[in-house]
Amino acid sequence: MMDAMLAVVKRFHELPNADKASFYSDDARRRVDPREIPSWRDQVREYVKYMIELREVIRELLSEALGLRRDYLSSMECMKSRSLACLYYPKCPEPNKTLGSSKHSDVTFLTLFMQDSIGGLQILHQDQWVDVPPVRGALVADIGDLMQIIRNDKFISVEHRVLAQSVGPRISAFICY
Ligand SMILES: O=C(O)CCC(=O)C(=O)O
Ligand SMILES: [Fe+2]
Repeated sequence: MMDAMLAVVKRFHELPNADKASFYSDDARRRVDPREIPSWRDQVREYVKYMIELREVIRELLSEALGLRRDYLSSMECMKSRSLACLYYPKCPEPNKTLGSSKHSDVTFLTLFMQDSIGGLQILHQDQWVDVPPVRGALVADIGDLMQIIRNDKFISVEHRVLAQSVGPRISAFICY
């Protein structure tokens, strides 16, 4: 399922510009509904279905980790809304002069990432950049700023970045709650 999802993301980004033009916008708030892209529908529906199941499990685990009732985070409607990002990083001729994505933390409760086999995702841990190596079939769960704020720093939102690379393209997709 994850390989199929990454494959549709790659295929979409590699369509001729004319085929993608109707999805472009200067408005950063513009969202594309996956139903607008017929070739995506099945894979995206399947992927989102699993990500929602996983959200339920993670929400319970995080509630328990906080010493609270299992349904605590769901009852406060934490992680209710979601958005999906499907990214394509072209290969870079001079990777040491730039970054794929600069240092940031996510303004979310939780982000569930998947990346292809190219790698490049890093997290900042004790002032050191640490690789998050791609593991086929594995997702990365990242606590975001909102979760850190509502739990008074019991969970910490992790700063991360993506290196630019001379191999590529690199494909990643993530769902944010
Ligand atoms: O592409 C990735 O693996 C991560 C991208 C990212 O962290 C972001 O866009 O917030
Ligand atoms: Fe991020």
